[in-house]
Amino acid sequence: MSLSITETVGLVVAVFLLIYYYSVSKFEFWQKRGVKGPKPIPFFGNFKDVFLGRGCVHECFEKAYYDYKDEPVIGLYAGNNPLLVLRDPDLIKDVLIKDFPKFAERTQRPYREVEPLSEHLFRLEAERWKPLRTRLSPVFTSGKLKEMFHLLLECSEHFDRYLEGMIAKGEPIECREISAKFTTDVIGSCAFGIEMNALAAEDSEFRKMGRKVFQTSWKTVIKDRLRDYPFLFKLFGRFFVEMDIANFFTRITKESIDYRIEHNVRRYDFVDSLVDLKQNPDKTGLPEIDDVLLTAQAFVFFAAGFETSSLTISHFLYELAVNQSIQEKVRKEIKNVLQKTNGVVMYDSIKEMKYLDACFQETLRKYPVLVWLSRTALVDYTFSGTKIIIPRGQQVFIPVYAIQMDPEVYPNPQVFDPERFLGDNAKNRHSMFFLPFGDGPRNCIGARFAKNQSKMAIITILSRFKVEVCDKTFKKYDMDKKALFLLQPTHGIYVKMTKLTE
Ligand code: HEM
Repeated sequence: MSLSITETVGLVVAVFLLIYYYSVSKFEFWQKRGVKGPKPIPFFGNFKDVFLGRGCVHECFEKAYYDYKDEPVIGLYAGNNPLLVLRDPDLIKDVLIKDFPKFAERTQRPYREVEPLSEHLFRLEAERWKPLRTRLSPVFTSGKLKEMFHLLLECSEHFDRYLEGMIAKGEPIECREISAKFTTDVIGSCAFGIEMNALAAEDSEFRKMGRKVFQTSWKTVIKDRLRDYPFLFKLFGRFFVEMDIANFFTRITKESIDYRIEHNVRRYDFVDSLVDLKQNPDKTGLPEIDDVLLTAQAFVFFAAGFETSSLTISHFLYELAVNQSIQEKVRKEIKNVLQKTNGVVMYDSIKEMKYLDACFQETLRKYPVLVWLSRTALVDYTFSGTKIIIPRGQQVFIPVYAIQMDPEVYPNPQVFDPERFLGDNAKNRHSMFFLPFGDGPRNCIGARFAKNQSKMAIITILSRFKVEVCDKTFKKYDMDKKALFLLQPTHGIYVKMTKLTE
């Protein structure tokens, strides 16, 4: 039976109207709850530029943040899906810390049948996250960091020699690549007990995989968008997943665990924690532990362990190249502290470098690697001091980049000024105005480790080399709009490095 033209047109119009009404069906959600926000448009909500590939999620949050300065929270719609942006620091604190059990999950759940490595700490639902986090937290206590410090020192010696070779070529240095090689080696040696040789080899397998994990493309954009629609993601997600990454990590993790068990090797590091989980599943409180779950943890520790720190080191080097007087001040502090230990960096030396710490914090203020944080309400929730009630399942977002670049919180936010983190300047600020590692029980598990490895890279470089801008240094930072929540530029971060003359 074929349809007449009139019937066909009628059907098309009916389908269009149906989709249209669906797309606007929840547009009164925030108004009914007394939450203000920008007017959404059919099909796109408030994220038209994101859907059309012209903007990124964090820009939408930022616009709402500045347009609704007097509101504690702002209601937005992604398509027809209502989501809430938190602005008031006290409410942010309630969500991240005080009422954490009611917000113990992020927004995207893992689907192992589509993405085998997605059941990791970052994505796991509260039930499996809690026992796993408890078992993996001891990997980076300060005692453990002290024990593994000699490994960090060893990597920094390799890094120093590698830099010397690079500098001898007389070409501009691409900070992202050199620091990613360093952090790949550090995480390999400290957490996995294996030499990844990213610095030694021209293109080690780990470095190749690392680069692939964070490469953005239209494929990754579509995958990220699909995740918001679990039904579609389960159907089509598999076409956008890089299976060679999953296969690589599955092989590496299995080999590492099997080797330790077979040879009875213990290094008290991350892989040992995985071995413990595998050998004592009944003690974990988890319903089931298998190799896929263990591999996912290895994957997130590797991925989060190298890229976030290498971006931070690169941003830090760029700011030091632009701000020569700050670079001199950091170098002077490094020299003064290391004088006491004959030039050798000790675990406690890093703690003594207060100005270096202020510069590190200012780097993460200006360049928070995760530009927003997310949580999902696990129960119906009333925000303290308001009449705003959100239902169970509501997604809430914390616009970290917008907060940390707000001139009312940080005057002249584009200026790199480490003094913001010294003395009373820092003490008098609300703690929720600085969230580069998140906060509360679900904050960054590797924060201490990240601080150590990033600072060690800077100490290694500044002790022997001068960093300056060059012709290839970017003039304007161009944020990669395809990245979902990571602050990464579309370009390299080039500087000139020369050997210091005593
Ligand atoms: C400068 C470097 C780093 C930055 C800026 C950073 C930032 C963050 C942020 C903002 C979060 C989310 C926190 C929240 O939602 O409250 C996070 C979570 C996480 N980070 Fe990091 N991170 C860094 C380095 C590392 C390292 C070195 C590791 C591991 C070796 C790591 C592993 C993780 C994991 C596993 C989570 C999920 C934690 C959970 O849900 O329990 N990160 N990180």
